[in-house]
Amino acid sequence: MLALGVHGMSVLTAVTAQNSLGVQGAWELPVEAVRAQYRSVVDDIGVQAVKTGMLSSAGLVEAVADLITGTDVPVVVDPVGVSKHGDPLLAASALDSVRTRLLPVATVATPNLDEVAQLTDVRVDSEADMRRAAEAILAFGPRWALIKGGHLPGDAVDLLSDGSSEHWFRAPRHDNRHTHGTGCTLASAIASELAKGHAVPQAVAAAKTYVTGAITSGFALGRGLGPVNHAWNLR
Ligand SMILES: Nc1ncnc2c1ncn2[C@@H]1O[C@H](COP(=O)(O)OP(=O)(O)O)[C@@H](O)[C@H]1O
Ligand SMILES: Cc1ncc(COP(=O)(O)OP(=O)(O)O)c(N)n1
Repeated sequence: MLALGVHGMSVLTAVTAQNSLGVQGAWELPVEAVRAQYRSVVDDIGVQAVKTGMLSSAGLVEAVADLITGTDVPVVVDPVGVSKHGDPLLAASALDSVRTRLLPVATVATPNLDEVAQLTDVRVDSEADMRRAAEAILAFGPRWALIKGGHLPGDAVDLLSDGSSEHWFRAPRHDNRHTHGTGCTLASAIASELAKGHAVPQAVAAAKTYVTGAITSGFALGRGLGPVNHAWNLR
C-alpha cells in the first residue's frame, strides 16, 4: 500500500506462524478485539477503502461483515481459503457465511481458482471456464468478480466481470517460485487504487501491473517459496 502511495492500516483477525515453507500455526483473535481495532482506525483516522483477508472462522467472517455492511467506501473481499502451501486459513464451516454475508457487501471479490472451487460448483481448467466462475461468484452479490488465473498453466490471466462487461488482464507467467503473497498483494493493490478514487477496471489494471512487477523481482528468502518484492517500483 505504501509502495502505491497510500497509508495502510490493519485490523488483525488472526496471528499466524508462517514462513517460506508453510503455515506452522494459526490463532484467531477474539471478535471483540477485531471490532475494537476496526473502530479505532475508522472512527478517528477514517478510510477510503477496505480490504479483507484471512478471516479463519464463521464468527470472524460475520463480525467483519457486520462492521463493513453499509460502509460508503469500496470493499475488496479476498476470500482467503488456503495458503500457497495448502494450509487451511478458513474453516469449512465458514464458507456459507462468506457466501451469504461477506460477498454481498463486496465491491470486488478476488477468488483464486481453489477459492472458486470452495465457494461454487465451478471447476476452472481453462480460460473459458473463468467466465462461468465469474457468473457463479457474482450470483452471491459482489458488484465485480476478479477471477485470478494464477494457478492455470500458461500466461497469468485474470478475468474481471460485473456481469455486463468483462476485462481480461494478461501477463507473461514469470518462472519465479518466490510467489508467497501474490493474492494478498493484488487485493491490497486494488484497494489502494480504489482509495485513490480510480474506477474498478482501472484499479485492477494498475494492481495487475504492480503485482506482476513484484512477482518478477520476488526474492529467495528462506528455504521454500520466498516473498514477492513489494518495493520493486521504489528502487
Ligand atoms: N508465476 C506468475 N507470473 C506472473 N503472474 C502470476 C504468477 N502467479 C500468479 N500470478 C498473478 O498473481 C496474481 C495472484 O494470483 P494467484 O497466485 O492465483 O492468487 P493467490 O495467491 O490468491 O493464489 C494474479 O494476478 C495472477 O495472475
Ligand atoms: C495471514 C495470511 N493471509 C493470507 C494468506 C494467503 O495469501 P495469498 O497471497 O493468497 O497466497 P500465499 O501465496 O500467501 O499462500 C496467507 N498465507 N497468510
